Amino acid sequence: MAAASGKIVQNVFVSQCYQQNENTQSQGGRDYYFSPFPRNSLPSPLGKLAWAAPSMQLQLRTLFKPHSHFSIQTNFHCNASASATAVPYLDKTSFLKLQNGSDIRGVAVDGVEGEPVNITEPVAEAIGAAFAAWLREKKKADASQHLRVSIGHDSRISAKLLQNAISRGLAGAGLEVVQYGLASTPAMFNSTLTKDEAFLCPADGSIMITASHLPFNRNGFKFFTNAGGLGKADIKDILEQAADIYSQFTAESLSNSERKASLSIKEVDYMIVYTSDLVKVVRKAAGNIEKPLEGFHIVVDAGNGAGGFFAAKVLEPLGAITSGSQFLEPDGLFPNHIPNPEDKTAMKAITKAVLDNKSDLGIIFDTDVDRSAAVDSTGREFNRNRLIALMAAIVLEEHPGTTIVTDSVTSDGLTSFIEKKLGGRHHRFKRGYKNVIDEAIRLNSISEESHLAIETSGHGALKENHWLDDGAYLMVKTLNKLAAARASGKDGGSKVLTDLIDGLEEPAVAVELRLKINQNHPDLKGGSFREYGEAVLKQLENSVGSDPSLQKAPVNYEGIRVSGYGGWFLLRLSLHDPVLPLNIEAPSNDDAVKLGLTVLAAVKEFAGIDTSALNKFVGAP
Ligand SMILES: O=P(O)(O)OC[C@H]1O[C@H](O)[C@H](O)[C@@H](O)[C@@H]1O
Repeated sequence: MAAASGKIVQNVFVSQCYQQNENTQSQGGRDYYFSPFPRNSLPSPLGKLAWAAPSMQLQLRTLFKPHSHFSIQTNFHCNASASATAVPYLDKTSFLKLQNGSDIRGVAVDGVEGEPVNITEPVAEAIGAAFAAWLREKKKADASQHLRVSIGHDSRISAKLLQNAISRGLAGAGLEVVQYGLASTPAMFNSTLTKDEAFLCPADGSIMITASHLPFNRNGFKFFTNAGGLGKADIKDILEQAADIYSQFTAESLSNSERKASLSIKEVDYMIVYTSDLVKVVRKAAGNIEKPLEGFHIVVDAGNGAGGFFAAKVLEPLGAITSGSQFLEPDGLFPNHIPNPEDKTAMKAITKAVLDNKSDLGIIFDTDVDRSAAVDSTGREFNRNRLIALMAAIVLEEHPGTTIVTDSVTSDGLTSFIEKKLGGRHHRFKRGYKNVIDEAIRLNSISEESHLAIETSGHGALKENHWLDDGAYLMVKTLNKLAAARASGKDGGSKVLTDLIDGLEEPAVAVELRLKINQNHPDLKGGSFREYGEAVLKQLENSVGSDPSLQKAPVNYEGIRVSGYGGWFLLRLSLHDPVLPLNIEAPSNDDAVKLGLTVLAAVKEFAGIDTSALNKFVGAP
């Protein structure tokens, strides 16, 4: 990559939220009203010290109705700053509550009833400083050694404030900070691998500011080194350190960090590097043709997240026509649909775009582009089991016999497709993208070859791509197939992809019902929802054991998976929430109801479980 194309700006001032001198700003045809008021001008009865930094709070009032799944009021405060006049007391437990598996997630925008802000600017700054300490330890770097961290964000309205706050924490700890602005999660990991000083790469560590598909008021952080994404234990460690750092914040230290940060923060347009790498992969697969997708019409739906780049920076340089693409402009209020390929409305939107535009293929991403799905020219979706089948077919052509690791809610039809039709092995593991990726890495380490770890959620990671779950890279693999077919004279548009999943058996009925555990119910007797959920699962296991028409799955890594009535069900504990998700697949509605009734019989003895969704499904009162 030519050095000239790298945009590096030094000395970025990091205390402002957007443009503080403007009172209104028009974006995408709607108006936002910014009512800045200094954070240090209000009294602070609860906080232990006054916030002295001269930055602004941003109040955002919107004139349009955001997407209906968000139950919101009309006034939001960009970031954290409901309590921005002070740094309120926060104990270690409050920090640890921000852990969500291997990510940090919380509320960053005020204004949604019952959801107080818990990722404030000082919290983000403390997390930045804690990551700096963690990284020094990990890289065994002493204070004199130069470490560099890249930071990017998705389209959320709190992104810039959090980017600046976390940058202050890192820079205050003496690290070099490189801000990428709008970026994708996979690009951030990539920046730890790229070797190009013109773009200040490689980064020793990287941070993506995102809360994936969650509502607009949430935000969070994902962390990477060149060894991949940080795991649960690392996140806990960082949050514990952040709590200690936070407890030592003083007005003086916060304003010092702001001054120090303004000296050491740089900006780079790294997405140039990331997207040109994707373009190169497709060109190579087609035999080094400059425009291997010439004549293909491919529409992209970025759901107003960070994935809009894919149309102009990947597809168009490859020669594809992208007219009819939608929701490419970043808009952190996600007014059109949830940016989530698991969401039915989102899939309907991209399917409609494909059919309306008579295009060859549709591609849809989640907010931070680590997940994706596609739609063929007839409107058939490649998501969930079908996306896994498609990727398995592609990977097994390249690596015959390899093991495909998936999450636990995959179908029986997928297993027989992978094993009987494709000649691979299906290793159905647990839910959670990090779980499937780590399991694939573990299998390789014990000499079982695996090249693909993929979830029904649309997270998919390939060994050839450093085990990074990259929605854009998954789509590049499908583009390779289109381009290679065209290069070899076959011209059937997306049929080349549809044909790859020919023979995949699909159930007539497939449902997921999420049974909530009421954590405050007396039946929990003060115990945790996890213990309660485990007791429910045990009860179900016992009842299944005494029913001859049901068979427990011989190998199963989470929850209770049972076959019967020509189908199956899986009841398990959610990875994060006080919820027991129930997946049922069956050849008919009657069979699905029979499976549902089995679960209901066991679960209804537990008064702390909300079975209303299941009652409705089986037609019980
Ligand atoms: O266990 P659940 O509530 O279904 O959530 C499980 C999902 O949680 C997050 O969204 C992770 O990113 C996914 O990898 C995972 O599959």
